[in-house]
Amino acid sequence: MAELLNDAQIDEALTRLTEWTRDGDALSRTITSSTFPAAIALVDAVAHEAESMDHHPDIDIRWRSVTYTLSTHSSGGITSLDVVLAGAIDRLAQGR
Ligand SMILES: C[C@H](O)[C@H](O)[C@H]1CNC2=NC(N)=NC(=O)C2=N1
Repeated sequence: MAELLNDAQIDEALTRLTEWTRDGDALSRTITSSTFPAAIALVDAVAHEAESMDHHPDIDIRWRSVTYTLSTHSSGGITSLDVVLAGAIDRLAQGR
């Protein structure tokens, strides 16, 4: 099981993940795309990345704004898996 990060480690990660906020046991970011299909295309790209990591975000889709919420359920909080997935989502969002 992945190890939980402590508060200092999470704060340090957030200095690099500037679009993300901590909400208790999770990291979250809302990404607004130009159109609904573009938002769904990003969700699809994130789905493939998540599947390859075997680490899956909670996803809330509201028209063209999508909130990604990352937490390691099996560990009960934020782990390095969430930090890595957040960085991957940032990279996927950048190219579109
Ligand atoms: C069996 C499988 O590895 C687990 O169910 C994985 C799948 N994806 C997961 N995703 C997230 N975010 N947290 C988990 O604990 C988790 N567990």
